[in-house]
Amino acid sequence: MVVSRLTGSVRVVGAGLLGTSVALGLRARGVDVILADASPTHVAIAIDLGAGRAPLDSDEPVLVVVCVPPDVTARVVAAELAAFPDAVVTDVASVKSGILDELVTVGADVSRYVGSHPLAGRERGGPLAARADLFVGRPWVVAVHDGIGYQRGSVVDDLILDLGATLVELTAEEHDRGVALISHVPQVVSSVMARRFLDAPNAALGLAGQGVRDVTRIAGSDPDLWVQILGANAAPVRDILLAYRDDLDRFIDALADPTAPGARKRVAEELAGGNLGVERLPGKHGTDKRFTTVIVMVDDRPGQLARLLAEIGEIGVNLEDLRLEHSPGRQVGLAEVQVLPEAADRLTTELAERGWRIAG
Ligand SMILES: NC(=O)c1ccc[n+]([C@@H]2O[C@H](COP(=O)([O-])OP(=O)(O)OC[C@H]3O[C@@H](n4cnc5c(N)ncnc54)[C@H](O)[C@@H]3O)[C@@H](O)[C@H]2O)c1
Ligand SMILES: O=C(O)C(=O)C[C@]1(C(=O)O)C=C[C@@H](O)C=C1
Repeated sequence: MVVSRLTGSVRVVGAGLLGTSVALGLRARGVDVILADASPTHVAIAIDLGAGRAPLDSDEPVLVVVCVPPDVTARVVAAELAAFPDAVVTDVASVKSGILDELVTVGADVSRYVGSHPLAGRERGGPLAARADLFVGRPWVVAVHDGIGYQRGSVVDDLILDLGATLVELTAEEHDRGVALISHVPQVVSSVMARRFLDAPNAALGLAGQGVRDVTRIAGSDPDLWVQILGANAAPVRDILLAYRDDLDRFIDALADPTAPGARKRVAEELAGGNLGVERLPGKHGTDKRFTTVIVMVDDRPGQLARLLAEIGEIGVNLEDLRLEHSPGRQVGLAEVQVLPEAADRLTTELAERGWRIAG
């Protein structure tokens, strides 16, 4: 059994995507996990998945992790602080300032509360979407505040490190401004873009490749959750959207007469600005990019992908990640296989020798 930093039981309230993922990750380290949820079905599914056990009257958790929708988070945190007077309580809600303010207003014991937020998730909710490795390598913000000391709060650091995430300390305000830019506005832009597809001809949609899928994956997110997130972080999100409107206006102006003197330069400058921006994202074209991508063409026939994965195993190369690009009606899919840079050349050569077509 893998050793954990955490000692003692951890109670997870909210056995949806986030809660069940936290619970599965902790169970993999041998931690005793107690599961609670307003939905008995979600608790039952999470228990069936091996994410933990039902609560007992004798439970004395060292840590409570509240993983419920943002609009009920403060209320649930306050109830957990009251029910477990020796436990530290954290939550994982996507917006932080309002929750701390609400807890202070209702007089909750914030000397045992520190909010947090893993920057990891999926567009689907519920326990069945959970993954034990959801947080591995992802940033996890601890929203530090003056009401709790470092030693008391260190059990939350242990949780984050046990789940393989990277701890980042920010104030609640710094966090909320940051996620407006890197999470909340991208959600709005993705939704607005995908909305354009509603009245598009099928023939146009059939041309969809990976670019549009990258930009619109999160358009499939849960509107109930995002109404709450955007409402709770409205001011910073709005500021960025106003700047974004100016960006779009410059593009629109430049394209009004694309052959006019200077118009091409203006369009090129806008695009070059995007090149520079994306290079600033850690792990994207930057110096800490960890894996090399080998793109393999896979015939759209039963068993081909399984054969590819089996042969990569036979070659003895570890598959770090896999992404599939496949459009309905096409005869070939592209498997983007991520491997350690030092293994990429050998994998490419040996796959080609075995008859696979390498697309990049
Ligand atoms: N979805 C993401 O990608 C993501 C990523 C990071 C953080 N978060 C945050 O995590 C939290 C949970 O999101 P999720 O995606 O896991 O949602 P989810 O819908 O998958 O799970 C929420 C769970 O909370 C339960 N619940 C609702 N009200 C409750 C209450 N009053 N008491 C007890 N249980 C209650 C629901 O039954 C459900 O099982 C949210 O605050 C969200 O902002 C989400
Ligand atoms: O990758 C996704 O599907 C997500 O929705 C993850 C994402 C994000 O924007 O990074 C979304 C909201 C959460 O608060 C944290 C993570």
